[in-house]
Formats: sequence, structure tokens, C-alpha cells
Amino acid sequence: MNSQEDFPSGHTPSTGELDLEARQALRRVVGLASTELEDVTDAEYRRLRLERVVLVGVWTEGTIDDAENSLAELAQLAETAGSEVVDGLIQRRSKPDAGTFIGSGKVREVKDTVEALGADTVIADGELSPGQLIALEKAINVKVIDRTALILDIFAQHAKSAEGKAQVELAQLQYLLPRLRGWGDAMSRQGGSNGGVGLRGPGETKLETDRRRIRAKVAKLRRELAKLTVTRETKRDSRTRNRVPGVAIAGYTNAGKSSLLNALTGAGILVQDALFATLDTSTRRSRTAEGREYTVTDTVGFVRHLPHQLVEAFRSTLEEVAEADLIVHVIDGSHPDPLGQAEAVREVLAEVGAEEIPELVVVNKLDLVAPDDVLQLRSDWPDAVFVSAHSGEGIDKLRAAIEQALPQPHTMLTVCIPYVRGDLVSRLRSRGEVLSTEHRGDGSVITARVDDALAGELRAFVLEKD
Ligand SMILES: Nc1nc2c(ncn2[C@@H]2O[C@H](COP(=O)(O)OP(=O)(O)OP(=O)(O)O)[C@@H](O)[C@H]2O)c(=O)[nH]1
Repeated sequence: MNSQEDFPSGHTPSTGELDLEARQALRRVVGLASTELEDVTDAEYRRLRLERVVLVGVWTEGTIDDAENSLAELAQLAETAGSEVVDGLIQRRSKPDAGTFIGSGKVREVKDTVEALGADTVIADGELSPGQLIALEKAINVKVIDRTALILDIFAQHAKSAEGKAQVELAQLQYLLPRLRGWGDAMSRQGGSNGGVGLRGPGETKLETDRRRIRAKVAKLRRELAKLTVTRETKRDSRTRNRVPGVAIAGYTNAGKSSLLNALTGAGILVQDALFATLDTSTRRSRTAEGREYTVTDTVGFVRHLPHQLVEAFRSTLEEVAEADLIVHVIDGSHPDPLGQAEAVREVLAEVGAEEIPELVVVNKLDLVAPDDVLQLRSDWPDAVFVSAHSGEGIDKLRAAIEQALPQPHTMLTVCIPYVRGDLVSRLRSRGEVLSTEHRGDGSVITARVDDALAGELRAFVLEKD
């Protein structure tokens, strides 16, 4: 069976139609972890994985602490991808070197470090141009990848649903396209324009063929994703029709979003000490103390410099956040740079048009924060709710704060709902606060407190309104 045709019914889309060199180039560019890119055996796959890694960063602005935090995060990302980080080097420069990202002296130092520690991979803390990548690889003589490729790789490992996989693959191919040029020369030399019967036009170079195939694949993935987006919108529409208020949990990766969703709703979602454990959103229903229903949705984690290809590919997932009534922005209080992380999250929120939605800041992992640091956090976020998803501290307060921030049922109405409109009665029960119900010949007479949206829907049945 052709895996291309299986998609999106569950099988991972494969780039099987790309020929060997292109697949090798792709595998190299995306950091080797996408088994689907090639039919590698498990043993080969493990051998190919990133292993002993040296990190290199360029410190252009901010304090040395900022540069170190950024490199520490890169180390965490590399470990999430399954590598062992053996060293990290930072160079102070006004801007990255146009040719090799770091200056020539630092290149030699990295090469010496790589040789001394037996490393096999260098990861640059930034996005390298195709030329920089090739020049660095040539100079250091081991595989070089950049931050973007690493994040794409982690996403590829964690994507579970057909939609998530297609979104990641689309992002990977878009990252690959402009980078094919570097390999193109080598590939043209090796393969020339022979072969590929029926697949390439006369005189077309191999590079052009590969590009054309990748573009075709990108177009196909876009079509598949558009179909999946329609399904998602239909689901969302039915939710909107029922107008249950929605809360979206957003936050930097590893801040504790899934843990909070679990603590709030007892959902039993997977929690991992890994970056980007959640790529597929999960929605759970919850109720306020008065019994009104609302939904809570966990979203993909954000990260500084989230590759734009991923923001683009995950737009439909991220747009769910833009439709929420409230964003619960979870911050990891135990992280050395919570303000920087919060800023990165706000940037992504703005990019998906969610900046106007009311935000409730939640500082999590209180159990890990020293008392002095708690004081600092409280002065940084005076309106935040402080919780520990682990110990449960503050969760009741958080629930109350969420309920307070949801659209409030401040309109008192008495309506007469015909018996055929059972749907409206159940909506009133789940969304409003029903104070009394009486049955009479033409329908149920209900007195309730409702929010503005529900009041609008019930307009035709109102007997009395405050
Ligand atoms: N000590 C402590 N650890 C926590 C707390 N909340 C979450 N964690 C841990 O932090 C890690 C990340 O938690 P998740 O809930 O998976 O975080 P997330 O934000 O959903 O992560 P991504 O899906 O990667 O974006 C896990 O190891 C959790 O056990 C907390 O209140 N205290």
C-alpha cells in the first residue's frame, strides 16, 4: 500500500518519492530523527541519532546571563531530542559571522573541543544560512545543525495525530527548500540529470527536480491540512453554537500546562519532563461552582524563536487559542528567566491574533521556588495566581479566578421555553444559573441568570428581564 495515499487516515506521510540524495539531504537538515523520511531500521536510526553534541552560541545583546540561559535551553532541547550535550561555547560578537556564524578563532576552538571530547555533532544557537551551515561543517568536520532544525526534529518525534505529523512535515519541507541549493551542486555532480524516468523534463537539473518534488509535496500537505482544518472548524462551530465558554492554557514549553489541565479537570493527560511533550491540543470540560460548563484546552508549548515555519504550520492549532474567552498563561516560576519566557509567549500570541483576549497569569511550580524568589515573582506579576500543579496549592484559587474571569451570568431572565426546545433548556442548565422551573401548558417557565450571549439566544422566549 502506498503510504502517501493512506494519509490522513493515520499513516504518517512519507517522503518516499524523493530520491536517495534528497532524502539524505533532508535527513541531515532536519536532524536525523524523522524515521519516516527514509525506511531506516531501528538500529540504523539509533546510530544516526544526534549523539555527543557541542553547542555554540553567539552573544550579541543582553547580559551574559541571557546568553547562558539561551544556551542552557538549547541544551535542554538537544537532550529532549535524545542527545548528550558534552560542552557549550559562547562567543561575544556584535553580530554572527556572515560566513561561519562564529569567528574563525572560535571555529578552531570548537573543532578542538569536538576532537578532544569525541563529539559528533555541533548545534548552533540560531538559524544558520545554508552557506553558513556548509562552511561550518567543512571547517569542523562533523555534522552541524541549527536551533530551528533541532526544534523541527523534536516536533517530528512528538507529533502523534495525522494533523500534527502533516504540520511538522510541512514545516520541515519549507525549511529544507531554500537549503537544497548547497547539496544541489554535489547532487548534480553525482547524479547529473539522468534517471528519474518520467519525473523530470529534458535538461532539468537534479536540483530542480528535487525542488519540484518537494514543492509538489508541500502543496499536497497543504491540501490535506486544509481538509483537516475544515473538520476542526466544524467541531469548533458546534462548540461555538453551544457557546460553552472556553479557556485556553498557553505557556512556554515545560511550564506545566498539561499538569495544570490535569489538576483543574482530573484529565489524566500525559505529563513529561520534556520540551514539547504536547503537540496535539486536548480539550476537557469543567464546571463552575454554580454548575456552569466551560472548556479548558491545553495547547502546544511556545519557545523563544519558535521557527516561523512551525508557527505557520501550526496556525490552525494556535488559532484555537485566539477563539478562547480567556487565556490562562502559565509561567514556570522556578525558571531562571520567567519574564523572558512570558515575553516569548506573548509574541506568539500576538502573531496568531490572540493579544486582545483577557489573560490570567498563573505562576506555577511554586513548590520549587525559594521564598525570596516568590517575593520577586509577586512583584513582577502582582495580579497572578500562584500555584503548584504538583502539590495542588493554589488550584482552588485558580479555579475561582478562572470562573471570575469567564463571561459572567449577570442578566436575570424569566423565559417560557416550548417543550420542543429541550436543547435550550439544557443549554440554560449548563451555561446559566437556573433559579426556578415551572411547567405549564405551552412550555417550561424558567427563571435564570445568564451571560449576555445566552440572553441574546433566548430573546424570543423572554417573559421578564431585569
Ligand atoms: N515541581 C513541580 N513540577 C511541576 C509542576 N508542574 C509541572 N511540573 C513538571 O514540569 C514538567 C513539565 O510539565 P508539563 O505539564 O508536561 O508541561 P507542559 O507545559 O505541558 O509541557 P510541554 O507539553 O512540553 O509544552 C513535568 O516534569 C512536570 O512534572 C509543579 O507545580 N511543581
